Amino acid sequence: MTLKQLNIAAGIIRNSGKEIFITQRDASSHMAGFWEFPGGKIEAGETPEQAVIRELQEEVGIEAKAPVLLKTLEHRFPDRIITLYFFLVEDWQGEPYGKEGQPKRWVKQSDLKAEEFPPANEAVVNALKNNEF
Ligand SMILES: Nc1nc2c([nH]c(=O)n2[C@H]2C[C@H](O)[C@@H](COP(=O)(O)OP(=O)(O)OP(=O)(O)O)O2)c(=O)[nH]1
Ligand SMILES: [Mg+2]
Repeated sequence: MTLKQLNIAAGIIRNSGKEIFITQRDASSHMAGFWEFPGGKIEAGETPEQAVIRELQEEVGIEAKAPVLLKTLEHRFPDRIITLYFFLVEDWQGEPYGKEGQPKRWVKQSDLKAEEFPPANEAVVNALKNNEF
C-alpha cells in the first residue's frame, strides 16, 4: 500500500483573553468529529505561511496577520503520513466564525483537551495547556 503524504498548515487563533478558537471536523472527513485548529492542505507552490493565511480566510473568514510558526511535526496514520505546521495567530482582521457551517467554540488555553483533537495534535495541545507558548 502506498501512503498518502500530506502537508497541512493550521492556525492556533488566540485572543487577548488567552482563549483559542477551534472548529469541529465534518462527519464525512478524515478524523471526523474531532476538534481542530482550522487549516488544511498546503498546495503546490505555496509556503506553509501562505497556506495558513488562505485556509483561515476560507474556513473561518479572517485575515491572519504575521502568523508565527510554533511547531512542525510529522504523524503517521494507518493510511497517510502528514506533516503539520502549527502557526500561532494573535493578530487578524474580522471575527472568526464557522464559514463552512462547522461547529466552533472559544476555549481557554488551559482548558484544551488533547483527547478532543486528532492524535497528531497531542504534543502541541499539551504544550499549550502547559503554557509553553
Ligand atoms: N486543519 C487541521 N487538520 C488537522 C489537525 N490535526 C490533524 O491531524 N489534522 C489532519 C486531518 C486531515 O487529515 C488533515 C487536514 O486536511 P483537511 O481535510 O482539513 O484539508 P483541507 O482543509 O485542505 O480540506 P479539503 O478542502 O481538501 O477537504 O490534517 C488540525 O489541528 N487542524
Ligand atoms: Mg481543513
